[in-house]
Amino acid sequence: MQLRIGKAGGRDFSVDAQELVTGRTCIIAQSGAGKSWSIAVLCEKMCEAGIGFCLIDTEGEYYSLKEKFDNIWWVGAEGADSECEDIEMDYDIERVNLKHLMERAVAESRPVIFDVSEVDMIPRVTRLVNILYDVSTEQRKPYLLIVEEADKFIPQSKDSIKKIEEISRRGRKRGLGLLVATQRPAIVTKNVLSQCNNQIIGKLSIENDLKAVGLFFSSKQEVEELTTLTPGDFFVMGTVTHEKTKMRFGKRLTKHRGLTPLLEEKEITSETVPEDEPEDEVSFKLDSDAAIDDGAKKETGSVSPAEPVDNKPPEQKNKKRKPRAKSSIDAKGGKNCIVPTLSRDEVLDIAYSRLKKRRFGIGTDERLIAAELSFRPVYFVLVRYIKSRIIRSGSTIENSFFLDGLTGDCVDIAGGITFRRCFSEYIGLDEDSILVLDGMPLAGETSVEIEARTRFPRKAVEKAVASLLERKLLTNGEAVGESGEIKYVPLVKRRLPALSTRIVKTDFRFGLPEEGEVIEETVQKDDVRTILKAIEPTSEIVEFKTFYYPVYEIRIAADHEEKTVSIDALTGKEVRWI
Ligand SMILES: Nc1ncnc2c1ncn2[C@@H]1O[C@H](COP(=O)(O)OP(=O)(O)OP(=O)(O)O)[C@@H](O)[C@H]1O
Repeated sequence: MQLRIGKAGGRDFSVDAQELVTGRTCIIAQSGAGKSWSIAVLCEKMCEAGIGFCLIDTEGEYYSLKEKFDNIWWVGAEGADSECEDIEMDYDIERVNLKHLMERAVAESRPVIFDVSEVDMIPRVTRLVNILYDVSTEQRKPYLLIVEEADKFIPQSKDSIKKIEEISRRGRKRGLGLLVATQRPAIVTKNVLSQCNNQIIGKLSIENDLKAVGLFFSSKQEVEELTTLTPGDFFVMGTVTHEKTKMRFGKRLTKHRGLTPLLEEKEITSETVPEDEPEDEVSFKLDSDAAIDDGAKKETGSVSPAEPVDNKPPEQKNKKRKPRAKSSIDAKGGKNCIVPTLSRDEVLDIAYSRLKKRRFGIGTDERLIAAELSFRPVYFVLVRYIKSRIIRSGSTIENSFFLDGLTGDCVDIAGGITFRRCFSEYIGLDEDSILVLDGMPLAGETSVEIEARTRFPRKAVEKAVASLLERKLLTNGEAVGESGEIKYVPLVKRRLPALSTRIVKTDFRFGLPEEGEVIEETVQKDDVRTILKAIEPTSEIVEFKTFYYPVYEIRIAADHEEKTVSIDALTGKEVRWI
C-alpha cells in the first residue's frame, strides 16, 4: 500500500505504508521547518488508510486531526480544551485504564493522540511505551508509535527511555514501528538514530546537527543543500521510497495547530460608531480608488516630474507585534481583520512560480526562506468640511479615505492594496511647519518670502524652518543675492493633496483570523487631524476607524542578499507603492 503524501518535481510522491508503519523512521528538521506539518500529513493519510498509530503529542497540537477523523482517541489531561467547540477529549490521561485502551487501539488499528502537553511527560510516556511494547508482543499487529520531540525522551544521556530504544531494535518483529521527530539530531541518542532505516530530513542550520545527519548523504553539497530548504521541503530516503527524493509535503486536510504567533483581538477604534451598529461588519461606502484628490494641487504646483519616484515603502518605524490573547473574543473586538482569501500554501505556490519564471532580481541562487501572514493597520477616515467655493456658503462636504496606519500614506484597496505617498512626510509636524513646507515653491523661499506668504510672525517662521531643517525636509539654505538672504528649498516627495468629495466603501469580510500577526498602528490620529486642518481649516474628523489588511511577507535570499516581498492575501498580487 502506498500513502500519497506530497509532491516531488511536480509529480505525486508516495511512501510505502508497510515500511513506514513497521519500520523505524526519523523526521529531522529545525524549528519551523515543517515537522509537525509532515507528521500530521502522514497521520491523515494513515487515518484514511485505516492504519493504527499512537502519537505522543508534546504540544497539544494534534487533536485537530479529529476534525475529520473522529475515530481517533484523544487522551489528555482533564479539562484540556480544544479551540474547536465540537472536538472533545476522549480519555483522561490520569484515570484511563491505559493497558485496556492500548489493547483495543492496537486490535482495532485505532489512532490515539497521547497528549502530554499538560502533564509530567516522562513518567506518562515511559508507562505508555512499556504497555504498548507488551501489547504488541501479544498481538503482533502493525501499529506505529510516533514520538514528537524525541530529544526529550531519548536524549544522548542516561535519561533516555530504554523501552523506546528497545522498540527501535526489536519492535519490527512485533509489528510495532517507530517514528521519531526532532529538531536536534545531535542530542538524540545514536542508539535510536542509527537504527532508523528511513530518514525524512528537512532544513537544518546548526553545524552539529548537519554533522549528525551527514552519514545519510553521499556528498558535502547534499548536506549543504539542507540549509537552503524551505518549510515543508524534505529529503526522503530509505525503505519507504525506492530512491532518495527531495519532496514537499502536501496540503493538510485538518487545521494546523502548530502555529503561530498569537493575535490579540482589537476593538474598532471609532468615536462615532453608534452603540447599536452591527457588530460583525465594518463597512465603508466605496466610490473610487483615489479618495483624496491627489491631482487637485494648490498654486505652488506638484513635485517636479523629473524627480525620481521612490517605490519603496517608507520605513516602518516602531513596528510592534501584538500577541494573540488566549482569552475569549468579546462581541466586537477581534472582528476588524479582513479575512484572507488565499492560504499560505497558495501564496507559496505563487512565490514559487515567480521564483521559477521572473525571479526576484537579487541573485542566481534565489530561494524562499520565510512566508508569514501579517495584518497591516489601515485607517478609515471620514472628514467633514465647509467649502464655500464649491457649494453655497456654509454647506458641509464629506470626504472619506484610507490611510496606512504605519506611515500615514494613502491606501487604495479596491482590487488589492496599493500605497501612495501622501501624508507620511508631514506626520508629526505642527500646523505652522506643514503650511510653511506645503506652500513653498519648488525653487525655494527666503524667510521673508515665507513670512509674506504665510503671514506668520518672524519668530513662528524661524521655529517652523528649524523644525523642518531638523527633519531634513528643507535644504540647509543658500545665501542669495546681494543681501545674502538664505533661501530654503523643499525636499518633500509629495505635496499634500486637497480634500475631495469622494467617499470610499468596502464590503470585506471581517473576522478573527486563525493565524498571522497583527501589526500595531503607529500613526497618531492627532497628527492626521493636524495635517487635515492645514489642508482645510474647517475640516473635522467625523470617523476614524482602524482595520487590518492581510499581507504575506515573503522573504527571499540569494547568496549575499535578502529581500522581502509583500503579497496581498486577497488578490495574490505584489503589494505596490506608487
Ligand atoms: N508542507 C507544507 N506546506 C505548506 N506550509 C508548510 C508546510 N510545512 C510547514 N509549513 C508551514 O511552516 C510552518 C511551520 O511548520 P511546523 O509547525 O510543522 O514546524 P515544526 O518543524 O514542527 O516546528 P517546531 O519544531 O518549532 O514545532 C507551519 O505553520 C506552516 O505554515
